[in-house]
Amino acid sequence: MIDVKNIHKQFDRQAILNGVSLSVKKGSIYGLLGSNGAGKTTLLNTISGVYRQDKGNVFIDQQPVFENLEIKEKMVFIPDTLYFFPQYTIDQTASFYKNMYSGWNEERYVALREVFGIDTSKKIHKLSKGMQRQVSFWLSLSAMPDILILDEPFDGLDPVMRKKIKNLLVQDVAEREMTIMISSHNLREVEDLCDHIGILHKGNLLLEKDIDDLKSDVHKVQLAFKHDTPSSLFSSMQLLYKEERGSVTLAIVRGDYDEVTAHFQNYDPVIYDILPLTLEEIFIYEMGDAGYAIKNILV
Ligand SMILES: Nc1ncnc2c1ncn2[C@@H]1O[C@H](COP(=O)(O)OP(=O)(O)OP(=O)(O)O)[C@@H](O)[C@H]1O
Repeated sequence: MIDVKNIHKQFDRQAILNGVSLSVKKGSIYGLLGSNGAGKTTLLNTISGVYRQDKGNVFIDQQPVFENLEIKEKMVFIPDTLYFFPQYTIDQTASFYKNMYSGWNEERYVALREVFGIDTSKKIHKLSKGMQRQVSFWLSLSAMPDILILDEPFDGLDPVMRKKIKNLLVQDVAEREMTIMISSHNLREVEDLCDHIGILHKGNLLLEKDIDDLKSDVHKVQLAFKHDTPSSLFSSMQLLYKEERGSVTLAIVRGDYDEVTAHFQNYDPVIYDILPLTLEEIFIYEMGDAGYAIKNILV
């Protein structure tokens, strides 16, 4: 659905994006992670056709995005800094959206009043920052976009509202295969939502992964033996990390769950546990040296 091919973008002769390529499948939720200044906003602006790339291509449904009205009608971008027309009420802004987006669903707009509970005759610029964010989701979801691009979308929302909005997003993905791209500098904030994660660092995509694959492929094991730890214990394993805690060895290995278990059981350990790994740990250990670079992004 979204195909980004070798995008380059400069500002003031400084390279901000250095050949970024990624793809997002229809009906999936892609989390774009990166520290401050990594280029996330620039990339999202380019994907949504606000910026024109210097080099490379952005395709949505095989069509170039820039100045493509047909595509833009199917896509909503909620930027990190919101903009609303001064003096407009929620209802007046909804009328504007209605004219802009052919998929506008009035019933949904009315139904979502229950969720957000904000008086629609209120002028948006007089609402609190968090309430303005709620309005941006309210209007965007009522426009029934095929693609929703979200730049740091949960800033300023309280935990209850975050949860409600995440539920609405997941519902749209499940029911009508909406595709979402969401940027954040905090993995924990988006890990329950995304099925794919990409990490952007200094204008380069360091890695792109399917979350289920990641979780099923990397394991933290705790082992102890009656006598010395066998020297060949990890020789045929993809070992990502190892630590000795007294007589207990803690290791992070990559491989199929059953094969990993069978391998270690062969050595007849007195203690053998497979412990849950957080996504954050997986990223750090998977990335090896680059893990240090992304550590700050993830915490
Ligand atoms: N319009 C612009 N003109 C000049 N430089 C810009 C412009 N927009 C972004 N930049 C520069 O591009 C770099 C990347 O900025 P960008 O906003 O894309 O990063 P980000 O990953 O979204 O960061 P943050 O998490 O802080 O929002 C920064 O160095 C920024 O100063």
